[in-house]
Amino acid sequence: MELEDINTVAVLGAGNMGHGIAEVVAMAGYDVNMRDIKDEFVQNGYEQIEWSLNKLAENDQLTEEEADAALERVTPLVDMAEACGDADVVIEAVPEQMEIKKDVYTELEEVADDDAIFATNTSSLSITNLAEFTERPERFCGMHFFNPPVRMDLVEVISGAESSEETLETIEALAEDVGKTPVRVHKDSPGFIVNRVLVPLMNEACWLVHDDEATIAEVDSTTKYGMGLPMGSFELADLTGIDVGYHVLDYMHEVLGEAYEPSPLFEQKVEDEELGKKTGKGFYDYEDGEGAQIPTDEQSELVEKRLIATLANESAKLIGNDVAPPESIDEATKLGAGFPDGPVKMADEFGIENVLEALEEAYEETGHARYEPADYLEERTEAGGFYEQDGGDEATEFETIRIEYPGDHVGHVVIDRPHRMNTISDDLLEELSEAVDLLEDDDEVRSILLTGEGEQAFSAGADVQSMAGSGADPLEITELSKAGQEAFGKLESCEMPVVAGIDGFCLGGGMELATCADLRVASERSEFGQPELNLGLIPGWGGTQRLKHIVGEGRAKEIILTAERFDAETMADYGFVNEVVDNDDLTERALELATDLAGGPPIAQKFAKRAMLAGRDDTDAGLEYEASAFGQLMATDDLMEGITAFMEDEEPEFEGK
Ligand SMILES: C/C=C/C(=O)SCCNC(=O)CCNC(=O)[C@H](O)C(C)(C)COP(=O)(O)OP(=O)(O)OC[C@H]1O[C@@H](n2cnc3c(N)ncnc32)[C@H](O)[C@@H]1OP(=O)(O)O
Repeated sequence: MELEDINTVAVLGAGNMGHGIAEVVAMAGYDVNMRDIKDEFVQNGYEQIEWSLNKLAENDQLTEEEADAALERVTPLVDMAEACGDADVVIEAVPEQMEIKKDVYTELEEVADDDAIFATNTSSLSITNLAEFTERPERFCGMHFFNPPVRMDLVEVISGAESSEETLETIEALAEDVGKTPVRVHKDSPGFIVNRVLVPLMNEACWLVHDDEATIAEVDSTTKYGMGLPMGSFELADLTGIDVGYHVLDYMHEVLGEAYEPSPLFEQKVEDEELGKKTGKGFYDYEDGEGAQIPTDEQSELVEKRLIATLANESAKLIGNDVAPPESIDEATKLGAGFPDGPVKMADEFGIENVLEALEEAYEETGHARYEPADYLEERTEAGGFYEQDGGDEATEFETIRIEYPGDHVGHVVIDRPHRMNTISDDLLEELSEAVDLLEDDDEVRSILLTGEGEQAFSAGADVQSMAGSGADPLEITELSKAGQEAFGKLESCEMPVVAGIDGFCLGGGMELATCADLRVASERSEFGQPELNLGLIPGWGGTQRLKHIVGEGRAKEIILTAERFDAETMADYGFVNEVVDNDDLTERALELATDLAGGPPIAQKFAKRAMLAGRDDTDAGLEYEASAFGQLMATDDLMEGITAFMEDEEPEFEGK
């Protein structure tokens, strides 16, 4: 079966994951039969979908018509034959118990079409074992969505022992068609990718505290502010449910052995039924205490070393056993767990030899199997890292941005941290600065287009988490401010025209960055603001100086001192946004503008920009520059070309000479 053959998708289970998956699939235009065992369960799921679609419409992520149409495509059902009889794909999301799943598949086999594909959303059970409950193991695979499906981009597509390539490709195509990013898990291995990395991380955090090597505060301070993960290891366990993590770990322990022995602290929490946020208490107390209050300044080198070693060792086992290659592990973990960098990349940055040393040291000290280095880790240590280290003379590789060349002399810089609202880290500042140099040196590029990946944000500003992680050292933060001022200044004084295409949030440092473009086009749904004062800060990447040149001092003060959010139309009235366009037209219009500017006379553009910048605070200097530039332009071929084309009523072709 191919993607084109899929019209109806049945989702079994209307719980949290089931109704979320049904919503996502219906939004993509498929007819969805959502089935559960009781009418009240399916009705409840249906109401949740309705609520969520309304929220998306309220936030302009869907039109009301699209939301209504998606809801209409969902049919809540209890009868298995009615739900699955004509389904091309059945996605099972029933409770994670083998017996329940076995009954469901037995009943399903009796009514489903012979050609239908079955996909399970299990996060912890074996795909191969589940496939055995059906008569179609080749048309069976894992399709693991993340919670909540409507927001999380990742879908792990897992091969069971007998899944056919055609089945896997069709399910990957379906995942893509419903707007998700599929990552292939080549072998059915406990925890697949994301849980396989995260659950041992939580377990290691528990071991460190149990063995009195660190406190919960130290572990979480290190995880969140030292390693820059989206939350502390204990905070994460509390949020996902300690029992859920424990259940996956227990299964890994059973299948993969002693390296996955749960820490007594982990076990104790489950026994005490202190399961995290959902029970009001876990590693933190959410009812009588203040919840997860994580200090920024209790980072520990030992904790960092052990946690990175754990992530690296798990990654090595996945790669070495052909479950997934490094790129897939990194991509899945970034999309599914919001890691700023994947664990393989983190290990390489930490130094794979340091990872090996940390594991060997801990193994010698404790003798515990979890520290036994994976063979593949040892192998790669000899090669110098997980990723190929050849360096060579390949094109510059960026991590936080990417450069595209859409043609017509446009260099398109995309801020590529959608999982973190395209927030700006110090790495991003460095890469942006490098990208501007690269594009300026490239004779083929004559204008720059700057956008943010995804529809949520151009950029939500500085990554406040990593900023807090610098231990609030005033000197370090001053350096960060200067680094941002310089990187953005480079864009501002860049010799070619720069267009910012703004879609979504454009806040704080994101707005300071957009301020440095020459022209700004924004989608209707975009929101702007300098919210720094709400954080007890001030704009630190040029905002107190540059914004006033665009909107005037009065408006700049209003924007900065109120710290409010402003819609795109208001920012157009204030003169910040040059053009507001329909949400769907943003990319095309921004590129069109960048292309038009790329067709302009490069030398005159450069001189015009320089003159305007030179005259900002000193009109006389600006006028002086203008006069001299005006004179120099007389000797350019571009001037001849411009005048000739004008006289002959043709389009000029400027060459920048
Ligand atoms: C020198 C420069 C200084 C600065 O730039 S200071 C920073 C200025 N920027 C801000 O203050 C914006 C802070 N962010 C927000 O106000 C909100 O967020 C938004 C309005 C952008 C979006 O709100 P919503 O749609 O409700 O989403 P959500 O759950 O708040 O955010 C989604 C995820 O994005 C992370 N995030 C957003 N902005 C930042 C940021 N600036 N630094 C670090 N993380 C950020 C959140 O924490 C969360 O993450 P999770 O999903 O893991 O909970």
